[in-house]
Amino acid sequence: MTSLPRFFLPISFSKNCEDDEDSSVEYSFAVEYSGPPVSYNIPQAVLVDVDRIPTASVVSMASISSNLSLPVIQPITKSDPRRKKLSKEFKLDSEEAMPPKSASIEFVGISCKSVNLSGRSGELGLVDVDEYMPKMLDGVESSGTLGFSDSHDDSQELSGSSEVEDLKDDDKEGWDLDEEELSSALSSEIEEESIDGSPRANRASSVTFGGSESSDGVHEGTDHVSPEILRKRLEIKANAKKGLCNRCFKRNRFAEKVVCIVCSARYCGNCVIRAMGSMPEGRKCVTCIGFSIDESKRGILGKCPWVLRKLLTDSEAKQIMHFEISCESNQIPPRLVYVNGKPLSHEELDVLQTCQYPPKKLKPGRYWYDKVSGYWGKEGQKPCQIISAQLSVGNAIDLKASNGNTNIRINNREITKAELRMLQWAGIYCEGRPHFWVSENGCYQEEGQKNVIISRIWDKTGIKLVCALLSLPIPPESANPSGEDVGKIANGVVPTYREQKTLNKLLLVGYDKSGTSTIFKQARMVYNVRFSEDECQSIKLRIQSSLYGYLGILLGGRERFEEECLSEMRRNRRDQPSTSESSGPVDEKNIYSIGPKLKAFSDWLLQVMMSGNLEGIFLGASREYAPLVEELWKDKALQATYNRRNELDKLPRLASYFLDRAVEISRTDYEPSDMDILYAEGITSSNGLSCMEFSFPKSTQDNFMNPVDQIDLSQRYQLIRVHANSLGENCKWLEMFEDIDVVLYCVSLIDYDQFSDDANGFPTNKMLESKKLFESIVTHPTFHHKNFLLVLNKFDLLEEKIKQVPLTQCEWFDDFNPVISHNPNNSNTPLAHRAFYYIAVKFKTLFYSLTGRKLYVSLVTGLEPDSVDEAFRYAREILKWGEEKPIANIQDWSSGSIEASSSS
Ligand SMILES: Nc1nc2c(ncn2[C@@H]2O[C@H](COP(=O)(O)OP(=O)(O)OP(=O)(O)O)[C@@H](O)[C@H]2O)c(=O)[nH]1
Ligand SMILES: [Mg+2]
Repeated sequence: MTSLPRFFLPISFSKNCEDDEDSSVEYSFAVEYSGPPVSYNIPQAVLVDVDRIPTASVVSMASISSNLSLPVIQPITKSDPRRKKLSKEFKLDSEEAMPPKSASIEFVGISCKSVNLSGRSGELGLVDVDEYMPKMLDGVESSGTLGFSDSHDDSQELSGSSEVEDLKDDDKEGWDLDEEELSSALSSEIEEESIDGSPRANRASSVTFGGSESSDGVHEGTDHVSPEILRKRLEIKANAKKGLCNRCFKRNRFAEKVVCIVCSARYCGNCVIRAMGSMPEGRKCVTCIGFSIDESKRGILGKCPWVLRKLLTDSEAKQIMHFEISCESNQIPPRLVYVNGKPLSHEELDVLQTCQYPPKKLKPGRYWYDKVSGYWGKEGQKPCQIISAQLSVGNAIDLKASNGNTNIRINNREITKAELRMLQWAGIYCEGRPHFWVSENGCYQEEGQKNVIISRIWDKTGIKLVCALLSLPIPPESANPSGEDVGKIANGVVPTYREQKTLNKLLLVGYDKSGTSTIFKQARMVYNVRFSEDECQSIKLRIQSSLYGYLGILLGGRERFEEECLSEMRRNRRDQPSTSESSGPVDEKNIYSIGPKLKAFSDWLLQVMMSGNLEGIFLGASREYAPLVEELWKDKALQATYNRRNELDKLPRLASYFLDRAVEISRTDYEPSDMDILYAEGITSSNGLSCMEFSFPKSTQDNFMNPVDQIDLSQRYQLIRVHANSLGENCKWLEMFEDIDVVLYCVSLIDYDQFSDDANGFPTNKMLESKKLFESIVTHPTFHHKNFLLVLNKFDLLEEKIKQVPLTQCEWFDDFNPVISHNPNNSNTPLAHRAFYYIAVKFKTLFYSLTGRKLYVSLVTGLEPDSVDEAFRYAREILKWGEEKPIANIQDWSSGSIEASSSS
């Protein structure tokens, strides 16, 4: 007597048998067959020793530890020449993925109960799940175990996909279904058996060994996808490569196609309407309607492609996109969103999505949520957003939710290193492994220190900027980070993890007055990152107070010149005995003398300057002083002093740019131009940190680029400028910049003859100080293996200075001895260029001795936009090269033999 598994029989036969069956066989698949002989080969069923069956059980997703990656087995599909390939893939996948003896099988979205397969021995691995699935569902309900007939070893079971095909060819007569029947059987069956009783959500199903997750815990790709759709996607993938339309199979690589959001089929403009019909659920093939979307396409929901726009009227296109976003089957299946280890219910997902500050771009995946503070992140990762607090979703948070290893807790979660740095930067005392309670508004207190609310984290100066640098979120209500130099941080929230990955970070740092803020501001202008009104206002006040500073310096100079003049006059008088000596008091006035009113203002201004409180007094009070400034500036005494400005040490070179327009600038209605902003001292940040995001506009160079070298112009970059003083002792705050991609170290080329006081008050050469800082940064452990671009700045000033002051003024450059080359190409290399190359080689050699790697160098004049643009494009190139190239032959860099080029 042959024993046939019930689902091996044709559906009709199975149905006929149903009436006669004893209800007690409900959980058995094997029934005795006593009818007439059948015309096809019947699979042999042997009794299986249950104890020898490898342990296989339905594994609930929730029970799988988040970091356990279990292999996935793809279903074997029907015999079809095109599907042979698929079977082979299955074999490979399985061989790689198959655990040695036992495996758990999960039917996602389908519940089965005690499915004991008694198939021909050793043939279970050959089961076409695609085809079994509907029939299995026919006879089973609720969850159960799928047993293996294990008389073969695993390798045998899974070996030879051709065997699969053979068997399937043999057997197909009895239970073959064509693709459409299969699809409809599958969908109707699954609809009936959906896990939560709703026919909508659970059509998609898959067989996995224990279910798999992508590394970030997100269920994407092939998980939870029906075998039907999976198969379709594979076929489609092959066509897509060839640029074929999936309906007319005509090839046109360049014509835009409309992509099905379920199976990824692509249709050309001629076929799309026929293939997708009226699109009641958006861009889906007619046969895909009702199926869940491919999660990787969630980002394009509602974005109407150009082809559809062309084919449809505006309102039709809008309506279809509306359906696409809002129809039920395109919504995230709640069971695929885990919060604190618990899959969400429909209600919980609703709560999450409709709260005031919902997670952005929510996708299926595993997340953690701190209900008290609203911190939200992906399991095992630092927080990526602060959402509404106190939502009733998911389980209680786990201590290790974000995989922190700092021994410091916030609301019972061990925080990550980045968060610890943020707290430290905010000045929060973190010694002694404290546990903090942080409320949704950022108030924090240490556990055990009841009722002592220290302050709000978000009120700390510079905290938002620090969060931006560390890619940590800030509260949604403080979305506008005005007053801090965060350029364009969308909605005040740092971009999502996926976006952060593609954001290249550049750090700009240098010794005092090397020109970092000038380069930063220049970059903002070149890459069109506009200054906000607040920033302009702050720069305006800065320019005005600097102007008073410059005036003060002039007035100090005026006093000195007046004094000198008077002494001269007195000396002259003494030397020339005058007949008029007795004729009354001598007029002691000279060209540098001013009237009593201006003298009073001048004395007061100098006093304020001496007290070092210039900014405090003048910020915002320019209205009162504007008339006096005007009178003062027009006074001939000040003009005479201004003419001798070169003799005033402390007056910066660029002071005359503003002093020339002293009257205009001191007016209340003064609006700084871009040039004024560039020439102004500093940026706007009080803490030495500034940050902006930008991308490169297409340049003419890009047009000529080899397609292989084409650069993604949509790539975003983050430029962070930090003042050396903000790096702390031993540059300890450099730790904050661990995810920097390129460090731009800025050096002022004219520092070689300048001095500043070191920490002990001794004058030291500024170039040597800059070298010292360079060494500290380059050897800092955080920057181990980072790319460095040396920005040799103020070349315009070097050109002037080198003619008057030899480079050898700096002891580090004492062997600069440019030889006159006999090479006609080199003979005209200007001295400034030679000095630049020489300095570049000095730094390159130093860098190599410290790191064994190549230092990139760029020649810059910070006041020239093209020059700054070129340096940043060079940084982009360095990033693109990725892996470091072998060190260039640094010996090529001799001062006399280097060809002119701005970058090396
Ligand atoms: N002529 C000329 N002046 C420059 C150049 N780069 C910067 N400067 C000027 O040099 C001075 C210092 O430049 P900053 O950009 O303020 O330098 P910094 O690195 O921000 O210095 P800190 O104020 O210490 O932070 C400013 O007066 C700038 O205008 C340049 O390439 N050419
Ligand atoms: Mg500056």
